[in-house]
Amino acid sequence: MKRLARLRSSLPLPARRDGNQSLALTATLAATLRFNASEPSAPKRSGAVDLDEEAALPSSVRNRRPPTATVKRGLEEFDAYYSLQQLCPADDWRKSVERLCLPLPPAFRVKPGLICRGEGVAEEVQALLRWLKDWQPEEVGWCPGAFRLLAAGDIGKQGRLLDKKLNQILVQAQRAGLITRQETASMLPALVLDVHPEHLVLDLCAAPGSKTMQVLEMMHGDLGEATALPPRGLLVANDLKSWRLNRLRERARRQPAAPLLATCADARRYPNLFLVSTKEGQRRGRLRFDRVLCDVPCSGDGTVRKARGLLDHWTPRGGLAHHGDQLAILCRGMELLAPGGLLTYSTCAFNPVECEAVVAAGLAWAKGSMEVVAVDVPGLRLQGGLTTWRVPAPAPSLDAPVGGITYGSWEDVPILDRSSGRLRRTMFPPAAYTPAAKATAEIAEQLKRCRRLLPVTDNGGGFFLALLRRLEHVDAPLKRGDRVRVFFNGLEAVVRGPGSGPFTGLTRVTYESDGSMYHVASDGLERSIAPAPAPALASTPCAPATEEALATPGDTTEQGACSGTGVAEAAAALGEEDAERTDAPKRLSLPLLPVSEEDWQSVAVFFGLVSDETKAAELGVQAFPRAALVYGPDPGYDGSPGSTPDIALCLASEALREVARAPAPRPVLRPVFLRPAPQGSRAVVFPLARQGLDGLEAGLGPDGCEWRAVAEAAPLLAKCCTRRVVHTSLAALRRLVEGPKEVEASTVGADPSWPAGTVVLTGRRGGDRNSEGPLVALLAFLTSSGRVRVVYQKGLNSRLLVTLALPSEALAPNG
Ligand SMILES: C[S@@+](CC[C@H](N)C(=O)[O-])C[C@H]1O[C@@H](n2cnc3c(N)ncnc32)[C@H](O)[C@@H]1O
Repeated sequence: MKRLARLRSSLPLPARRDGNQSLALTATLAATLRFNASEPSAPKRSGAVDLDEEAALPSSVRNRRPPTATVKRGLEEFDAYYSLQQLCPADDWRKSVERLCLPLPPAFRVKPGLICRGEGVAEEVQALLRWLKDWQPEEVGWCPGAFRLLAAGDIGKQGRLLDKKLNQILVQAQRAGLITRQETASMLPALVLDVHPEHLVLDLCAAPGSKTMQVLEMMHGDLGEATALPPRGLLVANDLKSWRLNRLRERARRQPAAPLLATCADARRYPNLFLVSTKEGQRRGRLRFDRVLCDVPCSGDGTVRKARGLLDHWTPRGGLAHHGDQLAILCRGMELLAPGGLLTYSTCAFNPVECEAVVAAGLAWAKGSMEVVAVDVPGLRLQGGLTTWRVPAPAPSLDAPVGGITYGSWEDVPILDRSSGRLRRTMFPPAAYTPAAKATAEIAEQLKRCRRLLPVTDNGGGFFLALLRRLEHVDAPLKRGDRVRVFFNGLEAVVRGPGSGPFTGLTRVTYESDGSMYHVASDGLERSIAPAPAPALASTPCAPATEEALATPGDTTEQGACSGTGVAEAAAALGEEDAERTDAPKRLSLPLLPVSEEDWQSVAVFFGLVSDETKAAELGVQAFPRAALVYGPDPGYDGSPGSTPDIALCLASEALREVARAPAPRPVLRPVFLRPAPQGSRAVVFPLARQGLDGLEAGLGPDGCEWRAVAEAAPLLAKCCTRRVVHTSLAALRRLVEGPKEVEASTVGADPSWPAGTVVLTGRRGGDRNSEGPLVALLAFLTSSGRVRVVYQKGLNSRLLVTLALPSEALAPNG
């Protein structure tokens, strides 16, 4: 210790914002001791070798590491390492650590349609909050419609609530579509992205889908409840892991999802998506997104309140392994962003190596084409980003102080650690890879605009967020595959790579017109952001968008049939090839096929749907978005051998209908109507919703129409149908869901003389069909003997749905 004290007085240690942090100081000094020893002028530390010497050593010696049995882990290590990083004033950090040891209060957002502007939340939500009062619900001031439960008790190892009753209420309320459970910190990225219904949005690491669902709600916005129209934009939810993506798809079934497309690909090299359109003047070619979310995989030490036990094994080195992937994902996200577009980079980790270091390296890579936007969330105190930080040594050491050995710059790293392959220059503050002092200072300035959320300020978890904007007129360096315009002749070309040999310093391009190749000076090229001409697409939209599209890594999608109409043609066009592939039914046919006139007439006549707005207004209903109706896949169909998929008609947004190619697209669309496939038929290739249709599967007779409406479509049909809608009171609906399974049609006001088949039952508070109260809509089946039976959504307690919508005096918790 004496030696440390002497060194302390002689070394230029970084100025600390706090006074006394002995653990951190110990670590700093010990680290300084170590890297000083590696400086060229200093005598070589015992065991330290230079690169040449090291290469000569046998690999058994080169790779030797101290035994891990003695490695320090846990809270003390965590506290010391982050005290050293000075993420915030010492007092805030101390309080944050205290909070991190407490269980995380569960939080949820209520559906946007249930937040009444200026009047708090709708009555259903007030009823839910009264049910939850024992668990002390508290409004999260900075996020509209968000609540957390302060007295929810402890959390199990898997992050599950141990209070079973509370768990059950939250699960049911979520299934009923009233709320979405989400950690408060995780609500930040979507909140600051300012998503609009017409935006093209890409969520690169989306599963299990908390932020995707939030964005989806924002895209549907008020539209979702107030009108039947789906939003125009596109939301691509991607994840590397197919099983995690399934959880996202399951969640998406609880809400309108017209713009949602799930894809399964590596975000580090996410392939270009292509749009196709047969109509003149519409978007075509390679797709750039208005909004991109990079919620990257990380060490996750900001979630220790939920992931109980994570701290027991915590070491400072947890973040090192993620840095490379995080940077690659951020760079790909920036490439896919349209000029003027916004991107969020977020982690639920505290470690600067996974946070500021990645943003700094991303900014350097983008060469001035991106800027960090300072985020201000009214009502929430966020910590500014760091400009300097320390990087942990890649391997544990027996003599390391608490908090581990850390380095402040690349120069400080001993050769042995440099050659370990686990440290990269980009993990360090930007001076390690941008020697120009001006560039370093500019990046540091931008890093201050990053934001860190600490448990002390929000009673949630730890979170890091950077909001980046792609500058309108500045572009990243040209790369292979980029489209460019050649200045001197104005022709479009594609970049093939840097020139070599006598052409070193030039850029090799291929002209689109004739495929000829030339070398051009880089300053004679302009990045082409105009949509790519796609002559082949206009005439035969099912052809590959470009040669490049075919070569896209990871893209194994078959081209769907685009000509012809109707299910049979589509089935025939998809043909033998799909039938031979075992996973074929899980794939989505792109572009999605519009519903044929014959099938549209079939549902329109039976339910009295009109697509013309004027006519609909005359009839007092909303126009049905017929143009958005496509043959879609079944999110629940598992493609098991021997089972025959059914056919579904689903709503798809305009932009989703234009997507021509995507990597391994998964079905997410929610069916509105379905038609069971004839048993034993091979003609039908479109899978369809089987789950969620308990009532239908229970053996109800066929509709007068060959298509059946699905239970989840009840709210949409209630707005658009001119036939087969019964307006009744909430009390009558409640009697129906609580009472006997079947009742006389007249008891709910249905006409028993109607042909058998689906009817839509609606109720508003007070029983007045024109009142302003929220509408509850349920699907029921009218039998030929004049009785009515409710068709339930799978997993949804309709009783809860109706009960929540009832006036407060009628409410009684029933678990
Ligand atoms: C922090 S989680 C995302 C959480 C999600 N955004 C949410 O809000 O529910 C990170 C996700 O990245 C995925 N992932 C990991 N490596 C990936 C890669 N190379 N490409 C795409 N996704 C990846 C993981 O499977 C994981 O689901």
